[in-house]
Amino acid sequence: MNPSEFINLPPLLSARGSVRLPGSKSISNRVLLLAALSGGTTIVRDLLRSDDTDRMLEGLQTLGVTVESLGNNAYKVTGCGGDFPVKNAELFLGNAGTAFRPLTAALALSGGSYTLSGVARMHERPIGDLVDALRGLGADIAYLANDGFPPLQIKPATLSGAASVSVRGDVSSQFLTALLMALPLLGRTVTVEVIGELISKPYIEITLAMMARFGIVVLRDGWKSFTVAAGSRYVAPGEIYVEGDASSASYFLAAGAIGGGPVRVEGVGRGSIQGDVRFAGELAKMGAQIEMGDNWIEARAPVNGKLQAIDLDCNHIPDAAMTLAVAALFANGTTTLRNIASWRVKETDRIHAMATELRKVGALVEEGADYIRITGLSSEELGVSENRSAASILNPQSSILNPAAGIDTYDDHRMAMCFSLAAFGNAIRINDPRCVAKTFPDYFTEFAKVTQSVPVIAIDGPSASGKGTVAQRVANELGFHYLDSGALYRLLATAAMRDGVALDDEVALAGLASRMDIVFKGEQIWLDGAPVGDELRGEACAAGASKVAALHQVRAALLAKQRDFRKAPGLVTDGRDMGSVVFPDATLKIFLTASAQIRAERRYKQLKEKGMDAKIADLLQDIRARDERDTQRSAAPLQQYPDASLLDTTTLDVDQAVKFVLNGYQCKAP
Ligand SMILES: Nc1ncnc2c1ncn2[C@@H]1O[C@H](COP(=O)(O)OP(=O)(O)O)[C@@H](O)[C@H]1O
Ligand SMILES: Nc1ccn([C@H]2C[C@H](O)[C@@H](COP(=O)(O)OP(=O)(O)O)O2)c(=O)n1
Repeated sequence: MNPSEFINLPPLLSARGSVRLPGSKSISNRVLLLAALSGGTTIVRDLLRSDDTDRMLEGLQTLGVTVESLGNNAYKVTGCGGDFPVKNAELFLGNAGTAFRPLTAALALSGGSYTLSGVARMHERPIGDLVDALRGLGADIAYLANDGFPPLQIKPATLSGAASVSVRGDVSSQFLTALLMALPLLGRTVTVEVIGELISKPYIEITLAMMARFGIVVLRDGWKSFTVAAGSRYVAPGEIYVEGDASSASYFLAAGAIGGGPVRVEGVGRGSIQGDVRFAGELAKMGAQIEMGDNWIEARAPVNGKLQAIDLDCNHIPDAAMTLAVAALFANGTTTLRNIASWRVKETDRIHAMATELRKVGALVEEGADYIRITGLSSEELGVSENRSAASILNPQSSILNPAAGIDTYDDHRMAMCFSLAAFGNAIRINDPRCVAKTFPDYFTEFAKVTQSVPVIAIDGPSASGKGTVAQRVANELGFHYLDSGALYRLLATAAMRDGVALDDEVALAGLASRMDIVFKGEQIWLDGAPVGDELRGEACAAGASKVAALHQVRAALLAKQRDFRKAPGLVTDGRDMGSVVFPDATLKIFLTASAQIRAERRYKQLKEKGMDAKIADLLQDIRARDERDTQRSAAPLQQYPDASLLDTTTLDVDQAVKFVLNGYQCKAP
């Protein structure tokens, strides 16, 4: 993992489309182990390829199980009937709980010498209750570091004849899963008694369903006790399909609910054995419109467009509940998610991580031992003004306003995937996005396919070509926001002259650029609390702007300020590098130009109309000098990029130019 990496997500406007889900992690790792414990061969189709399943595959191969890739996520596993060929091995299982716990149980009952270890976080995740239960069956397991935690040493043991064994159910349901899957190796009747309330029950349902597919029926007394009868043997089912991952579905369904939809996920549906499909029902309680088929689920925004807060016991959807926490940002009112103590012993302490990062985007969050309470960012409730997000009002230290920070993901795939949804509020940076490889390596690519970012029309070109005039008219026609990026450089030049900062003092100018408080109110611009007059449009100011604009640090300091203008429903912006540097993903890029002579004439007319003094010859000279400086500088030079459409207005009037841009946008609009 490389925490210095990040992904910048643009602000999102809507979500629409469909996604084929990767295979379920829980099912994939169970199927692999059960296929290995069976006699005969199993063809596993639609297996998830991810860090966690790779750890299980490597583990099984180390133990001598033959696993053959058939391509297209299909594998042929030749089982060993519970007797692993390799009797001495060291297994490294990363942070894969779904590999670590079940392999611990299976190996403890299989008569070999093994060490099992993982990443540092795996060594902080409790396993004592499982080890105690296995010791109750006579297994020889030692802790190699701290009592109750991996790494573990397993030795061959004389197993006891105990008819029953107890295991705690209130820390992790994986302990019970691991025991149940290993018990058939004993070949005699054993009952597991569950102590304490069993959490995450749906995962036990998956375990029982998978064991049934491999020929073992577990007798049960509700959620209290489970019996594996003597003579139970795993039998390879021949061929088995892994369902899509229902937890992964939650991000796309939430995107549909927040971003309008419909968003359809394919690979899970009414027929699913995964508890997390019930996430869809909980999203419906927040107002989302849900439709379901046997193998698909579709989500749309509520009829009135606005999600409502809920108060929910999340025991049945522990993983997908994290998605509700981020969806709560966009709901009216305060959402409470209860009975989530297990979050604290997952990939990270998820309650704490979730609270910390939700606060960064401006939410009000209360965190308890086993609950989290989130108040959303509804802009209506907060009376948020056009160019200030709810996040910036609630928390001026928001990382979103500070591009050097961003959302931390704690090496937790679900944190990274959940927080992609926060981009429906604002542009967002997600640190270490590759942690999604644990369960969904292509997550961000798939997410981008079904989400549409806030559109940007970027108009770049030389001075007095008519960019500002055309951009404002287009913005009015479309009801979009407008950013005159040149004004920021002009404002910086004004502030520098006001404060006596030299126009080539890069460091001081960059500092000034970050401190400037700029407010656009219609035609009027305010700088540090005072209105700026016509001097901003004068050629002296423009020449100063052109000088400061050549400085790399100045441009970097103004980057985030410009990107902050990208707000729903869209932005039209003009300048020199709008389509190349500031909004490289702009929906439409225009390079607007005209001959230097015509531009000088236009500028002359414009200044005269403002009652300002000017001479065409001087203006032409200025324009040529500025063209030279803007095109020759090393920092974001003015040039027509290959993906920009050329609009030469030398012989066009304003209406014709506006029409050209609007037509171009109609062709490209999402
Ligand atoms: N075809 C045209 N397109 C845009 N502006 C034009 C056109 N013809 C004349 N103009 C005028 O040119 C002047 C300069 O335009 P402006 O938008 O300030 O340019 P820029 O932002 O590129 O410096 C404005 O007064 C505008 O009305
Ligand atoms: N995105 C931008 C916008 C303007 N600049 C620079 C280039 C210009 O010389 C100055 C002033 O820009 P502005 O667009 O206001 O100037 P014109 O109206 O085109 O004359 O700032 C830039 O470098 N990058």
